[in-house]
Amino acid sequence: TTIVGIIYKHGVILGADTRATSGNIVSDKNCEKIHFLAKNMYCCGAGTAADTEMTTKMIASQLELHRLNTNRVVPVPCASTLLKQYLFRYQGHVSAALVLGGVDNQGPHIYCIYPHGSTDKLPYATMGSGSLAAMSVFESRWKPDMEEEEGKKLVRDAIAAGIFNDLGSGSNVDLCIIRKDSTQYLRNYELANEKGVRNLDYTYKRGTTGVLSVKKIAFDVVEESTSGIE
Ligand SMILES: C#CCCCC(=O)N[C@@H](Cc1ccccc1)C(=O)N[C@@H](CC(C)C)B(O)O
Repeated sequence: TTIVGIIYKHGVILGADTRATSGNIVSDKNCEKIHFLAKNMYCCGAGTAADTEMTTKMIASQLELHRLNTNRVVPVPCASTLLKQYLFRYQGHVSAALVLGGVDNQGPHIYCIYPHGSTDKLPYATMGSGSLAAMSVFESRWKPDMEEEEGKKLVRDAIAAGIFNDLGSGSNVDLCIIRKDSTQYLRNYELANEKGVRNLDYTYKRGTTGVLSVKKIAFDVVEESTSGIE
């Protein structure tokens, strides 16, 4: 997996590839790794698919209950706290490596949350097996206060670095743009590895392989008695 998040001029942009693996097998060529937590925050997940899916769904539920009880926009640090305390409680056995991103009354936030429960609050972050490829893009090109188009291109290029250089990542690019007043989840923003179309006929024409001659091989057919066989 390659998952990323950046802070830009108007909010945050999250990105993810869409490959799920089981050893050397690609078990899902177009899975979703950017999970809804609330209107103002989403969470990318790497690691065990079941753990990232279930953990984010559970915290999304707790955040909705919190929103209903407080009648307030839930702060992004709240989600970070709920996620890290849950993961810490299970001492790393819940293998969810997360990039949490959102916008609240304090502004934009990006958090890295590790399976053991530690967190880093950062202007840009990458996680998963393709995180090094993606981070090479961010370390060389991220700037403060980027415009939306250049932010989307940077996130797309960071995910593409993972897709094309990490075997654990592949297929397509998903994006999610979160601003103060709007959220855009762009599922399959780019189809980066569409299957080729076969245009030719791959069957061999008769006579392709030269046959020198056909020899008749006579068999001495011996009648085998089956009565003796137990
Ligand atoms: C069997 C099995 C694994 C089911 C799918 C599954 O969780 N794959 C994992 C890799 C993994 C993990 C733990 C045990 C085995 C295989 C995977 O593809 N993780 C990606 C993110 C998730 C959300 C799709 B990424 O981090 O590479």
